[in-house]
Amino acid sequence: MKSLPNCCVVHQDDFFKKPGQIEVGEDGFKQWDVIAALDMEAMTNTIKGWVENPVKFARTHGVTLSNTSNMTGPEEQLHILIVEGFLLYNYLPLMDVFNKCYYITIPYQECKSRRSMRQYTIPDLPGLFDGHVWPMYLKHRREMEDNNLPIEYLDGLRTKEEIYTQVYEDIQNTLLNRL
Ligand SMILES: Nc1ncnc2c1ncn2[C@@H]1O[C@H](COP(=O)(O)OP(=O)(O)OP(=O)(O)O)[C@@H](O)[C@H]1O
Ligand SMILES: NC(=O)c1ccc[n+]([C@@H]2O[C@H](CO)[C@@H](O)[C@H]2O)c1
Repeated sequence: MKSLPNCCVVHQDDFFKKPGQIEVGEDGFKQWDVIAALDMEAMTNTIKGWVENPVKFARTHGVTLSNTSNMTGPEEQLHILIVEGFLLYNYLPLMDVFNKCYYITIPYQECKSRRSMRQYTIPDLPGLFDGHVWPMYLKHRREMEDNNLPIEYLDGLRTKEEIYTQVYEDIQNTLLNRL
C-alpha cells in the first residue's frame, strides 16, 4: 500500500453483519462464511463512492495524497483502490468494477493451521473450520470457477514478500500497458 500512489483499501470483513443477524445453519453453526452474512450493498456503495471521487474518499478516510506539483492537481493523478476479502468474486455486481482480480490459495492443512492462530473479535467455535469454513470455501471456489472470471491465482505457500513482488510487478505492467 505504501508503495502505490494515492492508494486506499476497503476490507470486506468491515461489512460483516452483527452476530444477531447471522443465520444459524442446520449444522448448528452461525453461517459467517456466506454472502448473506455481509452487507454487500453497503460495501458496493463504499467502493462506488471511491470510483466517483477518489480524492474525497482519500480525504474522508485519512489517506494522505501524494504531493502535487503546480501542474497537476490530485484530480489528474493516478488513484488505486485495493479491495481485500475472502468472498469477493461470488458477488457479481462488483466484478465489473475491478480492473485486476487476485486470489490467494493455500491447501487445507496449511489453512487450518493458519486459521487456528488467528484471533477474531468473534472467536471460532470448536469444529467451525471443518464444519463450515472449509466446506463453504470449496463451494464458493467451485461457483467462482464456474463463472469463468478473469482471476489470477497466487500461491499462498510462497512468502508474503514473493507474493507482494509478483502482484506489484503485475500492477506496474498493467499500468504501463495502459499508457
Ligand atoms: N504467505 C504467507 N506465508 C506464511 N504465513 C502467512 C502468509 N500469509 C499470511 N500468513 C499468516 O497466516 C495468518 C492469516 O493471514 P491473513 O490474516 O493475511 O489471512 P486472511 O485470509 O486475510 O484471513 P482473514 O480474512 O480471516 O483476516 C496470519 O498469521 C499470517 O501472518
Ligand atoms: N471479522 C469478523 O467480524 C468476523 C466474524 C466472524 C467470522 N469471521 C471470519 O472471517 C473470515 C474472513 O476474514 C471468515 O472465514 C469468517 O468466518 C470474521
